Formats: sequence, structure tokens, C-alpha cells
Amino acid sequence: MSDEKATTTEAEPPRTRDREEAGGGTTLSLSRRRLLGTVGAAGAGGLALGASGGALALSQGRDPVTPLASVGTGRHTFHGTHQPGIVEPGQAHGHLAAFDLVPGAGRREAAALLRRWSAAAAALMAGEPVEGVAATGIADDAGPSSLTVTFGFGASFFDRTGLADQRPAALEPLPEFSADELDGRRSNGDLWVQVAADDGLVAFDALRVLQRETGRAARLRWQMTGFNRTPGATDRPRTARNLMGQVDGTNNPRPEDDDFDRHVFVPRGGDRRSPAWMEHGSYAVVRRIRMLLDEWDKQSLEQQERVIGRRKSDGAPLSGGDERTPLDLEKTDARGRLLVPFNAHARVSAPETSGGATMLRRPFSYHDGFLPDGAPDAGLLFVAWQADPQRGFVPVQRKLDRGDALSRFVRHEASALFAVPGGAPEGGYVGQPLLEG
Ligand SMILES: C=CC1=C(C)c2cc3[nH]c(cc4nc(cc5[nH]c(cc1n2)c(C)c5CCC(=O)O)C(CCC(=O)O)=C4C)c(C)c3C=C
Ligand SMILES: [Fe+2]
Repeated sequence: MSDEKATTTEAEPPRTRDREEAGGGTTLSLSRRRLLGTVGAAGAGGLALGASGGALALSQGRDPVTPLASVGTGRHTFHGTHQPGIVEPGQAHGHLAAFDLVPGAGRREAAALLRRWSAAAAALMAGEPVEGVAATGIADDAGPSSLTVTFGFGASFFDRTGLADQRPAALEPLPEFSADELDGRRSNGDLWVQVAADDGLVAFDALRVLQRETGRAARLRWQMTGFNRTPGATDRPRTARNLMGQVDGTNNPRPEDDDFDRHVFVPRGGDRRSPAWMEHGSYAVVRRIRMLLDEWDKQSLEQQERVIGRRKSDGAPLSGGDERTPLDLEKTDARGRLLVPFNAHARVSAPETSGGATMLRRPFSYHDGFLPDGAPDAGLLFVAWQADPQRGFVPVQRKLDRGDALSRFVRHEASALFAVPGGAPEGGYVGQPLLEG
């Protein structure tokens, strides 16, 4: 990966809590910033302070108001080579939202909006109050909680802003797949925002602030809310599970891999299909994929495992080993049957069987209530990152569309593709090289 990372996790030095005399009583105020300081002390001493931290503070004669956990202290930086929200571990709460520029809004309004959004995102991610917007108060007591905010441009953005000659070839519309059942109202969009945090109120606050910052330049087109496991819910860091109960994310490329950047980010100066303003950027494929959970739950454990090609309990390949053991695609049982079936999802989607096609999957689960037939309206907000969708998502989805055992249990209901520019430097904003170039 590049040397410079958009992401750091920081803990601030300890501070004492504000004590404001108000009227006859004493009001204790714990601002987001000061909570960050207080929790930072806990974080610096070790993430495991947890509930015992209060007792420790008491025994040392300090103020007994000590945070119960260090989740709030997680902090990523907005400015950097890449935008945040791509390589960081997935957070517990996420919102995906697309906006359309209003009629009459063009390049100038878009530039002003991206400047406002970037300033707000930088402040929110640092746990600072947002300037110029009435505070919502929603996240006042929380630290940054690993908040990330990511911005992208859909293909239609370039026509609306008179920048059609700058539209990347890599942003060409995704092909139609035979199993698609897409809802146009929840697909595509001029602008995309991904907000994620380990605290639900922090995530909602950020979405709300960004929506208010659109002013009269853009209006919401669609919005989806998702979730993942909360940090600390498992005995040790583990790959997350999806709503089918599968360990999902095992074979993702890792930032420490030599070829990670090549697969995920547009190289310096752009490339054949991405203009220079996209350098260090990436492309996000977003698919809302409903899971037919009632149908899935009727399958035996063995059937479920053969659909994926991995064990449900620990994600290990059916060809043997543990979660991290590479799939052996040739191995057979005593009767000569492939241990990882020919149509198992893990086989059909593996780079070895897809000409090396690679993407970084960073999804959220969703649950939007129940459908008229009583089935859960639930599934995966699939978000895949790659340097070029034609070398990542598209060839893999073409194969899955033809012969994936999982297809029977899922429905692709919405789809979008966004160009996500590189990160903004201090004092700059996301998309500035495009909008002011
Ligand atoms: C076109 C890309 C993909 C879609 C759409 C997709 C949907 C989807 N996947 C799961 C569950 C699992 N996927 C797993 C692996 C996996 N999936 C894709 C691509 C798409 N999945 C890839 C590239 C891979 C990795 C293949 C490899 O390198 O071996 C797994 C196995 C564990 C893992 O490696 O993550 C599971 C489980 C669901 C439920 C789903 C749609 C709802
Ligand atoms: Fe998959």
C-alpha cells in the first residue's frame, strides 16, 4: 500500500472534565471533544479499561465519570492520500445515500457542496463541532467512534456539471445481469455518501449534518441503513458474519498484500480508463441484495455449506484446513465428488477461476422490516472497491449470474457505481482536481 494512509487511530491526552456553575446547581458538561480526551486516557492505557475503569478512577481519587468502553475513541483522519471508509475495518453502523443535483445546479454549486461536505466530514471525524450548521446535538456525548465519511460521483454527475469529457471510461454503466430485479428509484445517483461509525447516533448525526449541508444544491435520491458486528462483541477479532450466518470476508485482499493497491486504487497519474483527477481513488459498486432467508433456513447445514463451499461454523473450506487455508479446488472425496462443489459461491467467485478479478468487499447487513408475506426484508448492502470495475466486480458477477448455487437464495434489488476520488489534502476538498481543474 501507499506510505501515506488516510487512516490513523489516535487517542488524545487526558483532560479534566468541564464543570460549569449554572444557577444554584452544578452542571457537568461533557462535550464530544472532552469525552474524546477522557476516553483517550483510557485508550492510551489499553483498550481493555472497560467497566472497571470507573472503579479505578474512584480508587485514585479522580472524577468518577469514566467512560465504560473505548469504542468512542476510535478515530480516523479525513485528509490523506485515499478517502477514508475503504481500507478501515467495517464499522458497526453504516448509511449509504445518493443525492441528485437539483435542476439549475452545476459545476459551481457542486464544488461549493463538496467543499462544505469535506469540511463537515473532517470535523465530524475528529469529533469536533461542525461550523456553519446548527448543531444537531445527536452525538454530543460521544467521541468520533471510528466515523468515516466517503464521497463519490455517479456517471450522471458529469453531464449535470458540464464535465462529460472528464467522465472516466471505467464508470461506464454496469451490464445488465439476467437475475437483476433492480429498482431504479433506489439505484444510481449523481453523488454518493457512505457514512459509517461504531456508534449509531454518531453515524446518524453525520448523515443528518451532510444532508443539511446540501442546502439547495442537491436532494436525496435514496438512502439505505446497514449494520455489522459491534467491536468487542466477540472474544477476539473475527471475520464478520452475514445474515445467512456465514463467515463473510475471509478471502478479501489485505492492505499488507503487495498487490493490494493495484487491485483497489487508481495508480498515480490515473490510467488508461481513469483520468488523472482519479489518482489514488477507487470505484465503489453498491448492490442491495435481499436474502431469501425463509428459503435459506429450510436447507440442512450440509446443503448450506455446499452452496458456499465453506463450513458455516468457522468459514473453513470444505476441502479442509481452517478459515485461512486456501481452497483446494481439485480435491475430491472417496466417491470422486469435488469437495468444493462446481457451483459453490466461493469457487465461482475466486480470482483463480475469474481471470484474477479481485475486489475488496466491505458490506453492511440490512433489515428493513418485513414484506407482506411475512418474510424479512433483509440482506446485504454489498459494497465492493476496485481500481476498475471491469477488472473486479463485472467479470465475477457475470460468472455468478450464470452458475452460482447462492443465486437461488438472493435477489439483486438495487445497483449503483461511483467514482470515488482520492483523498483531500488539508485545506482542500474531495473532487477539487476535477471541479477546479
Ligand atoms: C460479484 C461479486 C460478489 C457478490 C455479488 C457476492 C455476493 C454475496 N456473497 C456472499 C457470501 C460470501 N461470499 C464469499 C466470498 C466471495 N464473494 C465474492 C464476490 C461476491 N459475492 C468474492 C470475490 C469472494 C471471495 C472468493 C475467494 O477469493 O475465495 C464468501 C466466503 C468467505 C469469503 O471469502 O469472504 C461468503 C460466505 C453473500 C451472502 C452474497 C450475497 C448476498
Ligand atoms: Fe460473495
